[in-house]
Amino acid sequence: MRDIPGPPPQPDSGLSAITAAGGLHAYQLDLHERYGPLVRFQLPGAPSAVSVADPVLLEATAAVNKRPDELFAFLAPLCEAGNLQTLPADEHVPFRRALLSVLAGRRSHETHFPAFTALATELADRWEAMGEVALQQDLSALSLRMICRYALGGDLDDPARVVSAFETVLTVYLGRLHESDDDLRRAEQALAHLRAVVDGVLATGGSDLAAALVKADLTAARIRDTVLMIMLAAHHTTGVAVSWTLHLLARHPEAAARVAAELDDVLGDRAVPSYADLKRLPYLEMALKEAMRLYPPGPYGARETTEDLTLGGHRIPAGTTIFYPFWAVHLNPSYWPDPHAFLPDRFTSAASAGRPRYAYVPFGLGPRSCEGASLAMVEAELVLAVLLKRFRFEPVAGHPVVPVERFVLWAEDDIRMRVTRR
Ligand code: HEM
Repeated sequence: MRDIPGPPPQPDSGLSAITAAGGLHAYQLDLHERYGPLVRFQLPGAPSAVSVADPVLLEATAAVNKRPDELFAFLAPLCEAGNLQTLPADEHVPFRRALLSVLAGRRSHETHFPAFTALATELADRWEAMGEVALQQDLSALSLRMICRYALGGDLDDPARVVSAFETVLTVYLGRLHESDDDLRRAEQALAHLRAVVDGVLATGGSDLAAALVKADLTAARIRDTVLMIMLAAHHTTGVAVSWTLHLLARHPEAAARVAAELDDVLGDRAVPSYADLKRLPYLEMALKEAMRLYPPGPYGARETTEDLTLGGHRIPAGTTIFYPFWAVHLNPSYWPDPHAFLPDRFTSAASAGRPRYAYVPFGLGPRSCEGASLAMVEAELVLAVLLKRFRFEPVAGHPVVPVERFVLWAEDDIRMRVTRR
């Protein structure tokens, strides 16, 4: 490890260097610019870490099937049957297979499409009456409603209570915002409510996802944990992906005009797309992909080597944390000329030919990559199509949009837009 380039170790585990750089992303960009594509560095919570920003080197790590326990310990309170993010490989493989059998299935996407469309239309109706909107807040809530519908089935007694209980659990447990024992008790009650709802769904076989998990023979507690983890993994990510796309389109009128023209061409007078229409909206899809390149909702990943690995001619011992700076990978100028420019045409087949597979990793890579990737694309494209068919978006003047790394890549004080019918 000592032969790998990197900054000299600091007594505070590298914390002050990250703060001084202005956050982990800025620190990663600087490290890779100074020391190259493979960097040894100090990551709080990891005794020994390297960061990999080159797609060819990433490929050499793609088979590693373990996440470091300590870095993901913050998710443990959501799980009764072991932290799902850090399951050992032998338990994870069948678990992933069960998830993919539903989440990646075209039939399942098509079945839920009408319900997703109704929820997106409901939001568009509300926005039309408002005029000025906060994208992240409303689009994350929409994604949460969609994933509740998907993971829990359609007939919840009180969906609003589920959404609010989930938000309480997130802020208090994951945001660590409990200022008092009362807060903590409230979060525990909310979590108990969510677990009871999932049990109710399981008892009536109320969702495809729950049925697939039962079929895979997982324990009741593991199934409950999984449904909750899916709800967590699915909603802020998809909500911010749509928000950043709208943000970028509003600042690039020619690209927005091309999306609008494509929607008019494919949908004609219809306000919403059918499932089959999504395939006929390639420019919309490229705009979404380009937005996730510039603002990847999940900007980082991590693995832990379980045996020695050779990377770029260096020996990486077992037990090393491999840090994935997905965001910095997306800005690597060797593969993305003029990396900060918003250019959806980077994703035409001609422009993509010859680019290494892992130059673009918004959903991660390998056996721990996102199982919800294809569902997320369907949801995000649908929501964008509904909103961009109906509205023109203009940034609210005097409202800066500042990206912050807070579990997902978020805009600090949301993204405010004026929406008008086009
Ligand atoms: C635009 C939306 C989304 C983005 C950008 C995103 C991104 C990611 C990323 C970067 C990871 C970590 C991958 C790695 O470590 O290599 C991940 C993991 C995961 N995501 Fe997503 N995700 C999105 C939506 C979803 C949705 C809709 C679902 C489920 C319905 C989902 C379920 C999961 C799960 C279960 C994991 C853990 C994977 C595992 O450990 O096996 N995600 N996601």
